[in-house]
Amino acid sequence: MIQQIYPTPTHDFSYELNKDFHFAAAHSIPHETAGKCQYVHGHTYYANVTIAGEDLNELGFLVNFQTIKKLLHDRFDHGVMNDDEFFSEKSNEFPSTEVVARLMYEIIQEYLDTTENKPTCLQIFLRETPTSYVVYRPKRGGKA
Ligand SMILES: Nc1nc2c(c(=O)[nH]1)N=C([C@H](O)[C@H](O)COP(=O)(O)OP(=O)(O)OP(=O)(O)O)CN2
Ligand SMILES: [Zn+2]
Repeated sequence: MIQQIYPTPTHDFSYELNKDFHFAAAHSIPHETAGKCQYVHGHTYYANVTIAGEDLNELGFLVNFQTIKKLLHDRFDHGVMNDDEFFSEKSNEFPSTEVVARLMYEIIQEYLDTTENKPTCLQIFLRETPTSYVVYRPKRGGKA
């Protein structure tokens, strides 16, 4: 939810940036034990992406806020999660909030790795309903 207080990852980086955005998408969890979630239904997802680093780029940005939104919003908004290339190619992965949060991290970090100042995505907060959300934090292998 935009303007809510998010859980904070601990880190020692000098800069931390957060980007909020929301998108509408449909999904299903196509497994017989998923109850009503096995049927296609929709959500307005609220996401918060946390990125940190030591170095800024030539614009004085850790990363452009607009790029973060574009990479994720353009991919998922008004789509069916199950039809996304990631889920189409992997029959053993379903678009749960947990897996979508991890996928969002992977999309963002892949982009950040191409930038000159190479910031790090520390956390994805993904709210699926007013009462349900997931926080994904990648393992950082002991880095700051
Ligand atoms: N660990 C997870 N559990 C569930 C997921 C999920 O992604 N990860 N997803 C669902 C459903 O997709 C559903 O959309 C959300 O479930 P729920 O929180 O039960 O939604 P409600 O609005 O019905 O919640 P109430 O608090 O009971 O109103 C289910 N589980
Ligand atoms: Zn759902």
